[in-house]
Amino acid sequence: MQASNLALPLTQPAAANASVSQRLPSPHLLKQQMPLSSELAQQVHAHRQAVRAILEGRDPRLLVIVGPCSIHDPRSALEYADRLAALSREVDDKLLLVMRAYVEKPRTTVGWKGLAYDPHLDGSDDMHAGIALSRGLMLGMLERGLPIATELLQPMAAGYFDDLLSWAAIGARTTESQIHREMVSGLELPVGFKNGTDGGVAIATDAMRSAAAPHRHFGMDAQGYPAIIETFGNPDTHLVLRGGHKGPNYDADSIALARQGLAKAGLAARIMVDCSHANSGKDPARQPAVFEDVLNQRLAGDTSIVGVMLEGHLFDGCQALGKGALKYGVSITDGCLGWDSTDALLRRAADQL
Ligand SMILES: O=C[C@H](O)[C@H](O)COP(=O)(O)O
Ligand SMILES: C=C(OP(=O)(O)O)C(=O)O
Repeated sequence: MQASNLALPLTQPAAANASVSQRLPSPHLLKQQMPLSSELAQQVHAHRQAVRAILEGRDPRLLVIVGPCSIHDPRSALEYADRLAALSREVDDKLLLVMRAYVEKPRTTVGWKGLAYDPHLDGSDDMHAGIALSRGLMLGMLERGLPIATELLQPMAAGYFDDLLSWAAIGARTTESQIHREMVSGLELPVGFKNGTDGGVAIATDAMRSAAAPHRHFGMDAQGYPAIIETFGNPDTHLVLRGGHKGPNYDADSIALARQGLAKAGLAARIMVDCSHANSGKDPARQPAVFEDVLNQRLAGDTSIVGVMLEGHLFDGCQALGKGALKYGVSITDGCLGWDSTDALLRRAADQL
């Protein structure tokens, strides 16, 4: 590269089709500005340990990852958190409820990419505000006593939130990515790998084996500098069945097949079923039937089923973004199960377990 190119200002495109950039705070700086108190850090530690105990079969409770497909409105997200925290206090002898605090959305092609990317919901992509708003909301959920979960999509963004999470997902579209597997290898929290969008489990079992191993990879350190990151392997991973292009994979035969895949890969039989996505055909009204089927398998003695995932919001369904005023408490990504149905479903499950 010539010296004249090196001197270009950061926001200046080098050519008509080149990209422009804007600096963001380093993860360390954002964490300093929006710190996790030592009390809440202890809470997160205890919740991570509780998730690990469920994965290892030392805690007989069912792990339930539940909440909005995506968070777009701080007020409705915190109202959801209030309700979930109150329910959790009533059912926590049977269920460990973890709130979905999803602020990054993977898209099949294009679409709104989540609160961390576009917090003003207008395509302005104010990620600076997005990461701060997301972290602030996550802290608010922790203050309500809830463990939280998210999908870690952009490895460079993970450092803004990783201290707050008790569980993370690697999504169906990124489970095959070496970059995500390397990132998980360095995370000190339990992580679920979704099966690939084809519905097969081999990509996820490869991912778990890769993430369990140590790696050295290109990355960004906490101060925001390019760095060689050395990781030590994450033993706390598991499979998440979410269905695929050919249909659902939550039935007993599919789960037996998944168990075989895990055994063949030398991995522990730890399975979570995502009742949404291809397991519900993206019809949120089908989530309770999927949940109940999976619960019955567990009640019939299938201890490999350690958890379930539900996409729920305050109200049923979803709405399109950019088509006028938004309805309060309704998802702007995938359709969700409303609170009343979610509450009833989880209470029934707690009674049955
Ligand atoms: O969970 C959310 C969606 O299923 C995922 O982000 C893909 O969405 P899309 O197919 O609408 O882009
Ligand atoms: C995007 C999600 O899931 P998947 O990766 O299974 O599509 C999600 O859980 O929000």
